[in-house]
Amino acid sequence: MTSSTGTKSLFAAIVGRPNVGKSSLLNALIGEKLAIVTSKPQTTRTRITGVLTRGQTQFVFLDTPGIHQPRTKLGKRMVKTVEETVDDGDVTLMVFEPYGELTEAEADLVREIRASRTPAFAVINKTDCLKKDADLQTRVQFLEALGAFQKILGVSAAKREGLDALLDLLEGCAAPGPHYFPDDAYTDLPEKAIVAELVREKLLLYLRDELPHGTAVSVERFHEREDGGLIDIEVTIFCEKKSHKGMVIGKGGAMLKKIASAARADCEDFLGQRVNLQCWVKVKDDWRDNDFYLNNFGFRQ
Ligand SMILES: Nc1nc2c(ncn2[C@@H]2O[C@H](COP(=O)(O)OP(=O)(O)OP(=O)(O)O)[C@@H](O)[C@H]2O)c(=O)[nH]1
Repeated sequence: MTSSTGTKSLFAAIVGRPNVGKSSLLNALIGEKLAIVTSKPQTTRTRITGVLTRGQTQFVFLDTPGIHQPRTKLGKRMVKTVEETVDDGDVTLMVFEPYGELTEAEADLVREIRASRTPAFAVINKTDCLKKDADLQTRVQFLEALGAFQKILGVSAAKREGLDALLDLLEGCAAPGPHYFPDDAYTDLPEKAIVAELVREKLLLYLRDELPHGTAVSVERFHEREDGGLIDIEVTIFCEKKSHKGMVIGKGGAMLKKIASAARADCEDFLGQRVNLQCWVKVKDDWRDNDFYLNNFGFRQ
């Protein structure tokens, strides 16, 4: 904890339905590839903390899984994580698409925000996709009518537009107090957890349909060689069915090789060192509905 006079800090929970761009917004705000981003909904499974220190103010962002109607125990834990994160934050940022009706899960969350004492802002993301400028105002009016948000603003996480205005707004809510992380930190996640997420991102990118949602990644070994030149990492990819294991490995091991080599490149970028990455695939039947495995993989109860 850094304590000095004049410092301020703020915890902001980023919530919203799957695929609205919460992780993209977090990455754009802190300027690092921290939360994995894919075009598939429900990419983020746990809460991810991103840290940004700007001048005297430290912003701590809590990214969350997309809110949805859960079908598995994993899904239920994901939704619970969102509710807890809203309670933990000083401010809630609820992210919306620029068009479309609210989903049932979104409407429920808006109701919770309205009832909670935590101030909330609505962030309309993907403004680069607006068909005409006036559509932003229409969306602002639609969200204003919900009566839950103190302020509504548009951003494009992809084009990094509107972010300074969002940070200025948040700065106004920051309370005098110490910084909770070193000023050059950008996350509280351990390196191993980020490596596991980078591998999972590749599963989401290369495997089709529902299959990647039934996978979990666990880093079994993370060892930096003494000469400092290389990090040996061993990762196990767990799938729910034997047939899925075959698909992850692919013909002659081709798919696993593609996943591992793309993940290795990202790990090297992130760790700033050469990486020797070994990936293994194992089957754990229906782990998403098994409390023992969920605890083992580190999903919050
Ligand atoms: N055009 C456009 N696309 C965006 C923007 N922000 C995010 N996206 C895309 O939207 C998709 C979802 O982005 P994510 O950041 O993974 O969304 P998320 O809300 O974290 O998703 P979950 O983890 O499923 O809850 C990706 O394909 C992004 O590239 C934006 O500002 N503009």
